Amino acid sequence: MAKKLFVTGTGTDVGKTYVTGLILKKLHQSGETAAYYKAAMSGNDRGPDGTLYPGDALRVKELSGIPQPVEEMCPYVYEQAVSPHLAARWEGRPVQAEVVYAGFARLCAAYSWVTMEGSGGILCPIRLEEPPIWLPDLVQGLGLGCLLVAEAGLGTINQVGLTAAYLHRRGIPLQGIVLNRFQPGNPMHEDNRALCELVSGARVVACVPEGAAALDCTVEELKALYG
Ligand SMILES: Nc1ncnc2c1ncn2[C@@H]1O[C@H](COP(=O)(O)OP(=O)(O)OP(=O)(O)O)[C@@H](O)[C@H]1O
Ligand SMILES: C[C@H](N)[C@H](N)CCCCCC(=O)O
Ligand SMILES: [Mg+2]
Repeated sequence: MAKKLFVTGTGTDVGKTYVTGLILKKLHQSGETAAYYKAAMSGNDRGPDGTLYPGDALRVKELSGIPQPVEEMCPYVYEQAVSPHLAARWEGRPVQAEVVYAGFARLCAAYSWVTMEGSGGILCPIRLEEPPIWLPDLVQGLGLGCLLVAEAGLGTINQVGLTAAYLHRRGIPLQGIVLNRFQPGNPMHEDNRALCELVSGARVVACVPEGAAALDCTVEELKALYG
């Protein structure tokens, strides 16, 4: 039975992909079979022949060294750098929940540790046409708990507190927090660490400096986040 985790963020560009890459690197280096998944990826580049490349999936592979084929990593890849619901509408390829669930189930049958990254923050629209799908619907449908990635700097207390409150309202377990772009010794970043724990009730499991090649926690601490 695979262990599963959803990686959300306080918003887009906070470092979900970067942190997920480092998580999978630690799992992979400890000899575990680890897989990456993202339901809907918008904002991707085309190659000279028109092929659309799934940017986050390629980045996770590069950061972690996992051998998982990129074709398994994301059922819906869009070019436009807008919310997935809008990219899907513009590109004429609406997300179907059953396709997302089937891709995830295949990974759970083949790997021991399956990590799914969100798009944007937790309140992200995936499809607004009938039947509408919001990201937390998929997280709940898959029965996942989540790890929250946040920036270490100014503004994070409010963002972490609001995200934690929303997750609580939706009944989605918050298993831990990772502070990204953390500056060790910066008194505000150190204080934010304590305040994020206070406003969320969850533990900060790792603090990731700019350019970090590894997480400052053990693989056992990471495994404890999965359910
Ligand atoms: N700790 C870090 N050190 C160096 N670069 C980082 C770090 N964290 C994030 N980045 C870079 O910042 C950019 C945004 O990060 P990332 O792609 O991980 O965000 P995201 O939350 O996954 O965004 P999205 O919502 O698009 O999935 C990327 O270019 C990434 O490589
Ligand atoms: C294109 C971008 N990098 C992300 N992949 C999608 C972010 C969706 C954010 C939606 C929102 O909260 O406004
Ligand atoms: Mg990402």
